[in-house]
Amino acid sequence: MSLLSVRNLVIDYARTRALDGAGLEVAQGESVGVVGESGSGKSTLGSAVGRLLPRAARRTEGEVLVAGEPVFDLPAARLRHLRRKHLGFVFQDPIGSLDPTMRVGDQLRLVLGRGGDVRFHLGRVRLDDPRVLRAYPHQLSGGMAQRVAIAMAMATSPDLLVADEPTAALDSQVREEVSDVIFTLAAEAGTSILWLSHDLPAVARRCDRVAVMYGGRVVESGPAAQVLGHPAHPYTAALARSAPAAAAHGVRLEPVPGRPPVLTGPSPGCAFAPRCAFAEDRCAHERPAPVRVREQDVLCHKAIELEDRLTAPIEPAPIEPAPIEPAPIEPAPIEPAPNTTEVTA
Ligand SMILES: Nc1ncnc2c1ncn2[C@@H]1O[C@H](COP(=O)(O)OP(=O)(O)OP(=O)(O)O)[C@@H](O)[C@H]1O
Ligand code: NI
Repeated sequence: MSLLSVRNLVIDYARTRALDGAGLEVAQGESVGVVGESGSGKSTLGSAVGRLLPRAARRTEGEVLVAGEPVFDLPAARLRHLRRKHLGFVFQDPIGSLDPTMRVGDQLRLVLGRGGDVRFHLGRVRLDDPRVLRAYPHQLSGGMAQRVAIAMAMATSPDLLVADEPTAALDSQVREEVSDVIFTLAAEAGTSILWLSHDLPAVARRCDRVAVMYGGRVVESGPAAQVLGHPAHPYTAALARSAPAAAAHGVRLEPVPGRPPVLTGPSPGCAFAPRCAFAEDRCAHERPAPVRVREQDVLCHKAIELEDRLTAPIEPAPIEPAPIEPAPIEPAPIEPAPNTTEVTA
């Protein structure tokens, strides 16, 4: 049985459909990277795991099971228990996720309860300076604050840690150290990780499996090396192709010309169709059903047909003879598109 099971999850904000039938399975002890452009629904999915969605959000369809427990249908007490003992969360803004009015040591003690060894837990996140205990969150660097947040999230050795871009706000050097801390602690505790990220190379290095989101659905999932090395969905292929350069410059991913959709209701077909080099008529009108390609689960009408044609980097090569002049390559925009503002980190 999966530790986490997300089934056909539909989440609506007032006018936006953030998840449009998302599905995902995470096994005990496994690390799963969730990737996709801004607005694809990663944070909404991550928050839904603990039913930590903003007030405006509504679960319209589907369910989330954590160790078999239906998160959206649990009585308050059971939900609290699940959050406290079985789930951990780490977010992008570490200082904001700590209580600004309380010393770090006191916050840790509150989480650990009586008998909890505060120094031990700080040591595990490689914070050995006792001054940290007396500090207020705003006196810490981003990297230190994130380590404190990790110590708190991992204190109970949860079954699942949801990490929503935990290193995105940190310097690149600190980023690796903080990622190391998370993955090492999780491996020791047998904790599964759901790692929401824009950083494809990092996900490829660290995660067992990858789930690629587009338009509020998981359009491809499978073993990391398979998904990123031999993508089965045209969107994954485009994303994988664009990743190294984009990630290196800290640019938000913009793999193919055009914008990701902002849905107001169910997508009538494949949400990627307008940007897809391989789209045909039905892609715009029929929602693709999941198909299995090699070790991947894919939502694409053309996945079987494209099986041997998609590689990373892809060549959506024209069948006609090569033109004399090289085709213009659309430059990736340096500025983020206007709809990339963080609504939730
Ligand atoms: N509190 C909110 N109120 C209204 N709409 C929201 C809210 N949070 C997210 N949305 C919308 O839901 C969709 C999914 O957003 P979400 O934050 O889950 O995506 P994301 O993949 O995490 O993006 P990013 O990479 O920018 O963090 C987007 O269209 C977003 O604008
Ligand atoms: Ni997000």
